[in-house]
Amino acid sequence: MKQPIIEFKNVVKSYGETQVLKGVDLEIEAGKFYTLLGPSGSGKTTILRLVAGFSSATSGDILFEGKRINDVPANKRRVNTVFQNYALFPNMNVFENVAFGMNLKGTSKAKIKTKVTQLLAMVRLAGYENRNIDELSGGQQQRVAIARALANDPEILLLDEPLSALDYKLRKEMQYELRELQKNLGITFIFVTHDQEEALAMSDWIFVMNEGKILQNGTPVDIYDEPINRFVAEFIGESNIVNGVMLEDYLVSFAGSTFENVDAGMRPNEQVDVVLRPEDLDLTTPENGKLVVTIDAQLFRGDYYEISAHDDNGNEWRIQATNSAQINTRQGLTFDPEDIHIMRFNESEDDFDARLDNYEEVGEMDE
Ligand SMILES: Nc1ncnc2c1ncn2[C@@H]1O[C@H](COP(=O)(O)OP(=O)(O)OP(=O)(O)O)[C@@H](O)[C@H]1O
Repeated sequence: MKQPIIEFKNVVKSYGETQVLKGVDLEIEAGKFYTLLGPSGSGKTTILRLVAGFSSATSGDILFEGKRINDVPANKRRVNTVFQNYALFPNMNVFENVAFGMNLKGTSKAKIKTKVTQLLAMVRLAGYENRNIDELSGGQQQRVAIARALANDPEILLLDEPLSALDYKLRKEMQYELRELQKNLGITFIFVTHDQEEALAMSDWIFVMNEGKILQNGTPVDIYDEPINRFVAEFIGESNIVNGVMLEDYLVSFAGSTFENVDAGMRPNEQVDVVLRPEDLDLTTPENGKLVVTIDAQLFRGDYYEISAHDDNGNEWRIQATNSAQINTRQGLTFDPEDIHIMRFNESEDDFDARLDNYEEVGEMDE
């Protein structure tokens, strides 16, 4: 890996007795789109504030390109923030808002004009220079806030739930726009959200947080396909999670039957959580199914049927099926060995990564 642009080493942040960050380690590479994803209160904003220099770590090191910046003040960091409420100046027009920082620094009038014009074009607001802030839609205000944050050429743009005030359609549009903007600018974005769909859609890399800790980090596909534990599996998309036992390598038992799978390296008869994603399940005849379930309910979702069912061991199953099923009928459930995801209890991220590496090597040898 290249020298990270930002590194946290065992960073703790406490308010009084309460630790809101409990020893966070993270590495951010330049030029990528990172997302901090987690429920309210998990510490996402606290991390952004530490990167920006708005608050200081209780212990641990924060590095910028390898140099410790714990004591570097916010205005000396090449970082800028877009806040949830945009924090625009209501008494200034669009041009003045974007020009604000450059005016403070005493940049020449001609340079400011060129820069503001360029930035407004970039966020698709050319021609809006003289508009008042209260004459703009939420999405347009958001774009002004982004243009203003980019005005002093930050190397890192921090975005704290910047889309949460927008309606669904505008939010989707802005997701595309932000992603494009990041690619075109080539600077590092650190984006905060509690919306897993948004995180999966936009990010190169996601940090999943809960209670002041990073539980897992990886690409959206890694995190979706191989959640490290029950919390991540439930937080990222819908999952079926049932109790199971790894009988031996590549053999797991759950819901009263035994199945071949692709996981190895656990203790014989180790208790585990088994995750099966609804979209990896399908229905067939009871004779052809790996498990037999009884259909409880069904919703038509446009491109699939969302079906609730239960098996004879009392496990509930959520299935995204291509065909509809009759309520109260018995149906077979099918899935592939590689769609069975095994989660150990309290596994550390390092052990989890080692196990996946091992599995990938075994997979390669088999081919
Ligand atoms: N100045 C403060 N004094 C005391 N506690 C604080 C302070 N700032 C934040 N906290 C606490 O730190 C924890 C983490 O807060 P943080 O804002 O980082 O969470 P978050 O994941 O960004 O949540 P949200 O999505 O709600 O913004 C919360 O429990 C919060 O109450």
